Amino acid sequence: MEREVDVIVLGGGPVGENVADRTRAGGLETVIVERELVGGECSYWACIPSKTLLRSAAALRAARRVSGAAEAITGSLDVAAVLRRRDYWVSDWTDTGAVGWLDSVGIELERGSGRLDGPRRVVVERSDGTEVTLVARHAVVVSTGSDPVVPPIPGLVEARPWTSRDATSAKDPPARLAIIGGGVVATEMATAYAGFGTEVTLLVRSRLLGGFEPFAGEAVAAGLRGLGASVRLGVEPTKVERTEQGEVVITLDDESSVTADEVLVATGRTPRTRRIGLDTVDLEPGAWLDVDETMLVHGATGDGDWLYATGDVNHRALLTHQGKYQGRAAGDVIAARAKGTRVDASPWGVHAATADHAAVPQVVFAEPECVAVGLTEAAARRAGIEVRIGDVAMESASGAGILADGYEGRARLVVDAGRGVVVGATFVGQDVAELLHAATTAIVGEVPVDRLWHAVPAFPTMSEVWLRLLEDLGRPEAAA
Ligand SMILES: Cc1cc2nc3c(=O)[nH]c(=O)nc-3n(C[C@H](O)[C@H](O)[C@H](O)COP(=O)(O)OP(=O)(O)OC[C@H]3O[C@@H](n4cnc5c(N)ncnc54)[C@H](O)[C@@H]3O)c2cc1C
Ligand SMILES: NC(=O)c1ccc[n+]([C@@H]2O[C@H](COP(=O)([O-])OP(=O)(O)OC[C@H]3O[C@@H](n4cnc5c(N)ncnc54)[C@H](O)[C@@H]3O)[C@@H](O)[C@H]2O)c1
Repeated sequence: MEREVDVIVLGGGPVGENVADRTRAGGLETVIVERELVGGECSYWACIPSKTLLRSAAALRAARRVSGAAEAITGSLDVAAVLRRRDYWVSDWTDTGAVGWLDSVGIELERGSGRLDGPRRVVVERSDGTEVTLVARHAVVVSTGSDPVVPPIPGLVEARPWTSRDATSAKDPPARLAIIGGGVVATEMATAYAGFGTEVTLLVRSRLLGGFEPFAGEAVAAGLRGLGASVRLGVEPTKVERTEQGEVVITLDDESSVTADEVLVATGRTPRTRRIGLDTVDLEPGAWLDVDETMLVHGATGDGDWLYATGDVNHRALLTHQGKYQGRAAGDVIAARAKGTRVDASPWGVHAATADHAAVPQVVFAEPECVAVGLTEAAARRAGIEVRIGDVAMESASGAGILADGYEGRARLVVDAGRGVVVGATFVGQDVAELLHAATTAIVGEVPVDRLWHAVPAFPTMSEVWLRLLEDLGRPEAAA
């Protein structure tokens, strides 16, 4: 069977859903092809379950840090209740709600595995074994996401390691968990499982949270140790073995070994592009999809602008919110190109995902929270920017001390001295996540640092750290 539609979105994760929402809002008949659950990795095995697994212990720690509330705590974390709350938030791994939303806005769902079959053509193998070929009048958008990388460490695959899916969907925390990697998944899952009382060992080849300011990783190493986790920096596994007793033994390059009940591999992602027919349009199977600012894939065969890639699969920023932002730009540009209306792909134009380069916000929900947007000091210097740094302790804001007794944290602003604007910000400490958006707004809006002195943070909130940062940078002189 073969049928024509306006737009085919391959992959119904959070990003594919957003693309489809914009193309159908633009009046285009849109079909999402999804082989598992509408909502994708984020909803069922990534963002949502990981954050719900983290939240209860974080709330308990927060209460313990406030004298008066701490005395009221008489019990410990109810792990079974945490897992039940996680199950609720992932809808017990069913997508009835998400499918209901597709129906309500008029997006069609084709349930099955899709692959390209030449320009504009997608073959869908349905779960019942039948096949349908969809032909796109205007566009095909690949939003198939990414899979975890399992590095070629001898014995690792045979030892049946956990990946992020196992860690976020576990029914019963293991007594001992070793984690290979020092990035976002590793630090968040170490925080979650240490909170459950699991004996966590983190095996990190360099430092924690490599893409962040160095003080972020240092704070998380200290925070995790404070939760009882062992953080081993500068080690690499050389061999992994699952014993007959079911334990996992990980041998390290310093000849020591770690024994655990499970080992979680958290060493980055690989694109889900191996079996989606990229070879039929002259692209390389298994590669990240290289796109322009409107998410149009470079180098695909076929007439006209027809192949787009959004979300993890284009490797611009492996984050749900950033992929959804790309999805809005791509969906709108597809509709504009279909109708022949004006396309604005200039920097910060409605159809360009400019923020992917300038202002990608990220919140790491570890102990403590680490949040950042834009450039680190080192990245700004590498980019040739003349840098001024504002650096203060979070507790310099009275709001921090009121939030938690003995509050400790740190904040940094990276300023482009030439342009007089903020190009990067990092905050580390309890409950700093909500501070981030002000920094994102300052960067995207290119608000002059001198003008920020007129953005008065309320007393006594944590936002007063902005004032402390400005004071550290120095009060401006009156204009001549
Ligand atoms: C443990 C963990 C925690 C995370 N936490 C956060 C967080 O807190 N905040 C954040 O912003 N990001 C977080 N991320 C990253 C986030 O999950 C991803 O950036 C996001 O899921 C990407 O969305 P996507 O739609 O591109 O891909 P996905 O969510 O992976 O969705 C892709 C969809 O495509 C479908 N698909 C693939 N191939 C085919 C095919 N051939 N045919 C049909 N369907 C197909 C898949 O079944 C899937 O539903 C986390 C990641 C992990 C691993
Ligand atoms: N809160 C959030 O925003 C959030 C949470 C989780 C994941 N994510 C996203 O998901 C993506 C995947 O996360 P991740 O933690 O898997 O990747 P990552 O890139 O953040 O970290 C990978 C880590 O693995 C290490 N590593 C890589 N290869 C290795 C090897 N062979 N041996 C030992 N260590 C090795 C790296 O040094 C690094 O510490 C990230 O891009 C992240 O942005 C976001």
